[in-house]
Amino acid sequence: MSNKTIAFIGTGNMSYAIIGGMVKNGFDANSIIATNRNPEKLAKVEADLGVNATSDNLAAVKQADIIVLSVKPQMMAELCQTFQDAGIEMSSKLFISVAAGITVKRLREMLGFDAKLVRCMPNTPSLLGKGVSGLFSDAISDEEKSIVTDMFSATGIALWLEQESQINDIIAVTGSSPAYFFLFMQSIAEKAVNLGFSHEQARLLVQQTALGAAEMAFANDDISLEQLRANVTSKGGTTHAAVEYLKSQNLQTTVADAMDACIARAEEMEQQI
Ligand SMILES: NC(=O)C1=CN([C@@H]2O[C@H](COP(=O)(O)OP(=O)(O)OC[C@H]3O[C@@H](n4cnc5c(N)ncnc54)[C@H](O)[C@@H]3O)[C@@H](O)[C@H]2O)C=CC1
Ligand SMILES: O=C(O)[C@@H]1CCC=N1
Repeated sequence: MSNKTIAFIGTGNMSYAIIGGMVKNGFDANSIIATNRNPEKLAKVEADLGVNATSDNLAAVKQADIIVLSVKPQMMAELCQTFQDAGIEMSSKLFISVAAGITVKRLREMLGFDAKLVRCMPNTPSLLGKGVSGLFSDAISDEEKSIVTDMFSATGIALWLEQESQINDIIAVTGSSPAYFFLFMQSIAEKAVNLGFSHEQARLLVQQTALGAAEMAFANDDISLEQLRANVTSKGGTTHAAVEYLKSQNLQTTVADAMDACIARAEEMEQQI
């Protein structure tokens, strides 16, 4: 592990998950600073994860070697301006932005100099070490790349991308997609309640089945997803009836269209922010 000091600026849902994954997988909590302007969130991150928590962004940035920018995209410009206004020497620091919809070029404009910068697109299962992080940089050293790889490998799979535009693609594939799975699970659970199961039972049944299906895919990664689905589907049976209905409602096209909407929104944000 690196001996760098890492500051997370704006530690909300996403950075909490990244820090949690890092700390559980061997990163020293003492080398991590988490900031938030919300005292309750700060207290939680400190109590749960044992990192140094502060509301003082500028002190954190001054102290850190690596700065993870993790406020909402719409708040990024205002945040970066405060670093500039404080006249902090930032040229030797490595910045990592997890924000959707802000390009490297725009982030450098916000920071006001030609910063060493990585764009990262993580997802919230990082907290359990089961995340995926897409990474892109146009200019960092091999040593810095290796440190960033270590950070995000501690939270799951770290995948370096060749083109910046692939960050928008991976938002659709992994950054936003936990929400698609949760929506699917929610739909099954709501119907289960409708059928007479209690809320607790419905939740338990759906999460166990989702976990089982994901673990089946992992345990049989030589078998196509289509085949795994076919293995549940008896000819003329019940699953067949359900799957044929989903297909008749264009589930696959709907999912593809949803992912296109996700990418289009990221591109639109790149124009607006
Ligand atoms: N939530 C997710 O699944 C993912 C989020 N992202 C990106 O992560 C970033 C953060 O998203 P979330 O964690 O979901 O949002 P969030 O709202 O949970 O976290 C942002 C936190 O920043 C704090 N904050 C805002 N301005 C601040 C300031 N000036 N100084 C200190 N703290 C400040 C807020 O109090 C908030 O707790 C976004 O840019 C988003 O695009 C990327 C991938 C996945
Ligand atoms: O919804 C968003 O914009 C962020 C980026 C990926 C997941 N959450």
